[in-house]
Amino acid sequence: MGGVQVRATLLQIEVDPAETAADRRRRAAALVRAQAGADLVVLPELWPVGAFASDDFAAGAERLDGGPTAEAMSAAARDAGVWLHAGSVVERDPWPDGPLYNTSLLFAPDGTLHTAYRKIHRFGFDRGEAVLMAGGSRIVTAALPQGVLGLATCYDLRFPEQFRLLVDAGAEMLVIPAGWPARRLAHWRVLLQARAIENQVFVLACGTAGTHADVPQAGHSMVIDPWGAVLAEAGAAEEVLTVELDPSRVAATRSDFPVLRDRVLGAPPR
Ligand SMILES: NC(=O)CCC(=O)C(=O)O
Repeated sequence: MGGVQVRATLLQIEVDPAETAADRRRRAAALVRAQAGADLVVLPELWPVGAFASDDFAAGAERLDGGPTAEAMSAAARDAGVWLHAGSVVERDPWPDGPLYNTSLLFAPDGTLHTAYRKIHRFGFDRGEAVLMAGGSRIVTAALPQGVLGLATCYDLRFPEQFRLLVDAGAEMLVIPAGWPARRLAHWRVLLQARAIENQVFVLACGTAGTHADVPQAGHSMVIDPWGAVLAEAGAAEEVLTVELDPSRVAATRSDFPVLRDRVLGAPPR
């Protein structure tokens, strides 16, 4: 039996070093405003600077309270009247000389910052984000009227234990902004489907298009249902991907095929 439909739109924006962050912010804000009528709009990881543009992280760092991306996305969410997962920004906290974090921002339809999530797993091994940023330590969910979101970012995708904790915290839709490289597109697709299947959740994963810091981006933003079926998938170029999803599919899938009930290792007490 079908329930209320949720309209979700992923904005797979191109990150091009020839465009300034200010211009890209204006363009992203206009794209968000054009989505009035959607329930949830999602942007990718670190789209103001570029997820691999680590030389620009310090100069592009922002505060969550009054920073240029937070201000622009708050206004755009309010004008469109949508829940906006604004992807992530380079956050510096405390301002002006604290550590950097890769922080995702979720705005409510009235423009207030509802939830922030600091990426837990930092990518780069001994370089880039892994050495320039501090990691978050909190599992973050957000209860929306349309369902409970579980927040994770890009490289987190490779750590399934984080997603189990999100499911234990009630997540029904995983929202994963990313700046995933084209050369590992095959991993992206398999890992996203695996996270959806093993946790019986919707996955909404929004990547970037274009090439920055000499790293061609995969694009291929995806929306996957709790059975692992791909509901929508973008190509490699900039694209607006809209899908209608039925949140009641989470409970229905878990009841029809109750694998989560059979967990033995690390399962919460029943
Ligand atoms: N921005 C990232 O976290 C990139 C992750 C990545 O390239 C990978 O896991 O592969």
